[in-house]
Order: sequence, then structure tokens, then C-alpha cells
Amino acid sequence: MNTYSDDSFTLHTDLYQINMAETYWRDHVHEHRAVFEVYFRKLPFGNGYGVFAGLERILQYIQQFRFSDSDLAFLKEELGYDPEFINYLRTVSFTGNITSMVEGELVFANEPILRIEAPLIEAQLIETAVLNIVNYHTLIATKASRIKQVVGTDVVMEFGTRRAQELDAAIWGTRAAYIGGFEATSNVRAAKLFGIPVAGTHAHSMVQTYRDDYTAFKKYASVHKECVFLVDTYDTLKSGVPAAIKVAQELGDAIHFKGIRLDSGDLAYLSKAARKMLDDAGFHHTKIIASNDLDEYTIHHLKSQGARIDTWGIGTKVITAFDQPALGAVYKLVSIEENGKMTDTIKISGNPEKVSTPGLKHVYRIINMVNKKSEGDYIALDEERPEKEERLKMFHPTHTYISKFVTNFEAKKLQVDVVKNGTVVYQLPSLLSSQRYAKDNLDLLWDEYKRTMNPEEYPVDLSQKCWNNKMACITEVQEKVQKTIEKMT
Ligand SMILES: Nc1ncnc2c1ncn2[C@@H]1O[C@H](COP(=O)(O)OP(=O)(O)OP(=O)(O)O)[C@@H](O)[C@H]1O
Ligand SMILES: O=P(O)(O)OC[C@H]1O[C@H](OP(=O)(O)OP(=O)(O)O)[C@H](O)[C@@H]1O
Ligand SMILES: O=C(O)c1cccnc1
Repeated sequence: MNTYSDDSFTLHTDLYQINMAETYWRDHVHEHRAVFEVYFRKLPFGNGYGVFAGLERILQYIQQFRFSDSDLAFLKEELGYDPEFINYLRTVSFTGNITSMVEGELVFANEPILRIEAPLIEAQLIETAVLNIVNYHTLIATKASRIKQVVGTDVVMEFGTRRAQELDAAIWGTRAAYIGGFEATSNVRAAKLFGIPVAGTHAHSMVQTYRDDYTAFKKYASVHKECVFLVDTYDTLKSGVPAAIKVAQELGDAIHFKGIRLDSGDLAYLSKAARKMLDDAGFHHTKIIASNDLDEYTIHHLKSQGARIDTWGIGTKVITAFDQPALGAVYKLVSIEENGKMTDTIKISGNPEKVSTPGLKHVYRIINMVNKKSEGDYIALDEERPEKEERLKMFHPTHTYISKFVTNFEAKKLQVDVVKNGTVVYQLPSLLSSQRYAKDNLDLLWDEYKRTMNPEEYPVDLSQKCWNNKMACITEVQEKVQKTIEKMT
């Protein structure tokens, strides 16, 4: 691997972005204003909502967005870009505006999570990294939230670093899982960087090292006051649990016998049997921790079997978003400067749900003031003020006959300014507040949208103006394309 003292994330992009950038620069349109939106088209895991995460990483990236000397040298010498273009790239930084939902916000398909408004070349160059960040962080926060929904008030810890897709994924994945509702992590660096509570037990290797459960637990307890013993190395009920109890009885107040961990076998049966053994020995407050390839489905089953598990340790399935490895968020151009004025743009598709929604828009969460539940999300054009309306018509953007009128509501604007003229203007809240924010927002949703299996579809509607604008753009584009086709033939 080549190493550079000034390596940056600016080349963390697809080659086509730089080729488009060069095209725009040569054509002198690179400084035309452009507006892009980030959204995904389908909720992951069959879930009824997503949890947005990744803003901290995006803001870090935007602040550092500049081509370093070694980046420019690589583009020039290895990839053969024109020296004049390289000289121009040397001056590029991000000078635009970004509005974004805040971390922990509940997000749904087809609504803009971020809006990037900048000179075309800048907005284009940051696309790949922005999507890279949003896609991973939001996916993991959503998976974590699903798991937390099933876990309920029990504690859930993130154990996934060893199984994650490399070092960065472990660190940022842990952070996203915390926003999604996990209470702690085993990753010490994540604790150092983000202040996430860190926790842990010990591995089978320690029991193997000392050959038997009793000796291993005793050695551990002679060094650590807080003790959670892993009891399944040889025989959970005949050796592991009895050894843990014996050590705790012998050491008494010298240690805090916090828990035992089960990591194999029938976790429902073993947890019930272990609970009885602990209770019979008077250790009513000693907790049972379970791990072993757990996810929302196994946890649901274990709970339905009456498992006596207090704390869940979850690795692989959360950190790798095991059952769905990609969110599929996209970055679409919705408006571009043309002859000195902004013109809305659209991407047409044979599939009506894939047709982009043109124009500068905001997302509002429409909260019913009587029951304090959300009626759905409402996407309106910038010039609209739904918060001032008495009565709002909400209708499905493709099946328009599905509609309702809402009165007595609060229209909560979901995006905030995070970057203005290239400067970060948003103060990130503590990670704990982002986690609480997600939790409080979940209280706004009816349970029908939150169940982990076959949830109801949460409404994400367009305002009448926004819908009309979209239809007008479709007609306009179709006519233009038809004319071009006729000219070519
Ligand atoms: N009572 C249960 N109901 C449903 N799933 C369970 C139950 N007990 C354990 N599981 C899950 O079943 C899977 C069993 O995994 P596996 O077949 O690897 O067995 P194991 O007990 O872990 O064996 P090993 O000793 O090789 O680690 C795990 O995902 C575990 O979480
Ligand atoms: O099952 P996950 O959800 O991915 O959680 C992480 C797993 O990592 C450890 O196992 P590992 O076999 O790596 O090490 P160990 O010898 O300490 O059990 C731990 O015991 C968990 O089973
Ligand atoms: O602390 C633990 O028990 C732990 C940490 C990482 C992975 N598995 C378990």
C-alpha cells in the first residue's frame, strides 16, 4: 500500500465524478447552482421506519473537503488529468449549503434526508462519500432500532467489532447502533471517541487457559471487582454456573457478582435453569446475559419461550446489517441553474415509484395535536408554509385516490441548516440526546408502523403544489425528449 502524509478523503469518490467535474469545468457550467437530494426508495429489513445517522461523519468530511498535494499529483501523474484542470481543482472546497435531518430522526422512503445546494462541481464531487456515509450509518441505526424494539426495556450491548466489515465500519457502526437504541459497546475506542458506555465479560479462551471454570473465574475475580462469568465453555449447568456461584460465595462482598453469560446451547432452557440455580443460591440480582448470533428474530423467539435473559449481547447481525447489506440511498439532481435561473429537473422511470420529485422541498412531520401521533410526512415546495394551514390534504403520491384531510395539527419541519456557504453551522447534540430523540420520535408513531413484521406503510405524501410541479415536469420532459427523438430520426 502507498502511504501519503497528506492523504485526504477527497479522492474517496468514483472516477466518473471527476470526469463529470472536468466536463463542467471545460464547459464553464461548473459554477452553476445545483440542488441534489439524498433519499432511499425502500425501507430496509421490511421495517416500517428508518433511523437516520451519519451526520457527524458527513460534516467532518465536508470540512476537510480539499484536494491535497498528493491527491492532485496522483490525478495528474497517474491518471493523466490536464494540468490546467489540476490547478483549478487545487482551489476547490465546499462552499455550498446543506440542510439535513438530524441524527436519530425517523426517515421513510422517498423523502429527502439531506439537500445539497452548491456550485454544480462541488455538489457532484461529494456525492459518493455522502452516500457511502448515509447508507451505512442509517442502515445500522435502523437495524439496531429494530432489535431494540424487540428487546424492550432489557439492556442490549453491541459486540460486533470482530465481525464488522473492517475497522471503520466497526467504529461508526457502533455509534449508529447506539443512536438506534443500544445501551453499550464492547469497543473501547468507540467509547473513547464517542463517549458510548463500554462494557464486557470475558472469552472462552480464558477458561481454556486455566483449564477449568472455577480456577478461571477465581483468577478473574481476584483482579476485577465487577464480575460477569462466561459459563458455557464445558458444561453450562453442571460446571459453569455452579463454579460461578461457588466463587461468588467464597469471595462474598469482595466482588460484585453482576452476571453470567450464556453463549451457546438452548438459550431459553439454559437461562431458565441458570436463573433457578442463581435464585436458589440467593443471587437474585445477578443478571443473565446471552449472546450467540442473536437478532430481532431469535430474541423474539427466546422471549416467547419465557427465556430469563436480562441483557443481550449482539455482534454479527447488527454490525453487518446481516439480512440486508445495503440501504440503497441515492443522490438526485432536483434543480439546476439554467440561463441564470433555477430550473427543476426530473429523472423519469417506467416504475412510477422511481420517478424523482423535482424542485426545492422540505419535509414536514404532521402531528395530530389531539392524540400526539404522527399522521404522516408531507413534502412541500420551499415556498409553501404548511405550518400556517388550517386544513391539509394528504394524498398518496402514486395512488392519489388514497387521501385524507387533517386539521388541528403541528407541521414539524424536519431538515435543519447544517452547512451555510461552506461553513458548518450546526452544533451536534450529544450522542445520548440523538438516541433519546429517536426514542421520543418512535412514541409519535402508531404501533402498526413499528412492528418488526409486515408493518403498515407510513404515509409520505406530496403537497398538491409539489405533485402538480412533478406532473408538469414529466410532461415537459416527455415533450422535449419526443422532439429530440424526432430530430434525430
Ligand atoms: N431456545 C432457542 N430458540 C431459538 N433459537 C435459539 C434458542 N437457543 C439458541 N438459539 C439460537 O440458535 C442458534 C444456535 O446456534 P448453533 O447451531 O451455532 O448452536 P450453538 O449452541 O451455538 O453451538 P456451538 O456450541 O457450536 O456454539 C443461535 O443463533 C442461537 O442464538
Ligand atoms: O455472536 P455475535 O452476535 O456475533 O456476537 C459476538 C460473538 O463474539 C464472541 O464469540 P467468539 O466465538 O468470536 O469468541 P469467544 O471465544 O469469546 O466466544 C462472543 O462470544 C459472541 O458469541
Ligand atoms: O464482552 C464480551 O462478552 C464480548 C465482547 C465481544 C464479543 N463477544 C463478547
